[in-house]
Amino acid sequence: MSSVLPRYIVVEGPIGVGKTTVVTRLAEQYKARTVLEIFEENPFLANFYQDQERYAFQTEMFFLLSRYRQQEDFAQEDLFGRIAVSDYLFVKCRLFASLTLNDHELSLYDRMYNILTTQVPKPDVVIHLTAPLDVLLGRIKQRGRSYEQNMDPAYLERLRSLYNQFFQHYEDTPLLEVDTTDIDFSRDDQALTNLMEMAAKCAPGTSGQ
Ligand SMILES: Nc1ncnc2c1ncn2[C@@H]1O[C@H](COP(=O)(O)OP(=O)(O)O)[C@@H](O)[C@H]1O
Ligand SMILES: Nc1nc2c(ncn2[C@H]2C[C@H](O)[C@@H](COP(=O)(O)O)O2)c(=O)[nH]1
Repeated sequence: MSSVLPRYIVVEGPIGVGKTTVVTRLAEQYKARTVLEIFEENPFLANFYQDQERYAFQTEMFFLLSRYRQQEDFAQEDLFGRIAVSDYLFVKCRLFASLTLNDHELSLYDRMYNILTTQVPKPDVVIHLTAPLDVLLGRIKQRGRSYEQNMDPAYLERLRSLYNQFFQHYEDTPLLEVDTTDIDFSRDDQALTNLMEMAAKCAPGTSGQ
């Protein structure tokens, strides 16, 4: 590939759309380092899916602080080395919080979020992956994490439309929107190469490799 590659790429989108798959495959193909969210460490997540009202605040605070910590470490690494690819934008924390917290919890949460968000590195380009609800539900089922199997489709649909609305008004970085319904990045090498080329075109001015 001859075009100039972005140095820091973030892949975002709703649960099950294929973020981690794309990030892992890009990392293999371009020898990139990854910044992958560590949701397994969140001790509240399984309970959250059982009783959202009771466990939402702990769940969101845990995600917020652990992502902040991870971003802090990432910012201290050498950004001029390998390409970096991440499966989340920091604002993901706030999107979920707006969906799951009540007004009192959200106003307390925001006091912390507004302090932390200023310190987070900005990507060269964001890839927003999309898919219809039935495709997301199918992929979540196929992935087979036990605590996600009874996820309320209405919750996933609210999250999906929140991401769509958010990216409609997003101007912080160049943005590439990709409908993944009929593209399987886990198998299709050419689709992955095309994705990187489109990302590179979206993010002019980043240094070459
Ligand atoms: N484009 C795709 N087409 C078909 N299946 C996919 C696609 N992307 C991911 N998958 C599968 O869907 C499931 C969810 O993918 P994953 O990358 O874990 O999503 P996310 O990180 O967005 O939650 C996995 O089982 C994965 O193998
Ligand atoms: N309530 C929240 N749940 C979150 C958040 N970030 C991730 N998650 C959940 C959703 C999935 O069950 C799992 C992994 O997320 P993927 O999008 O990578 O599938 O963790 C959050 O901030 N709040």
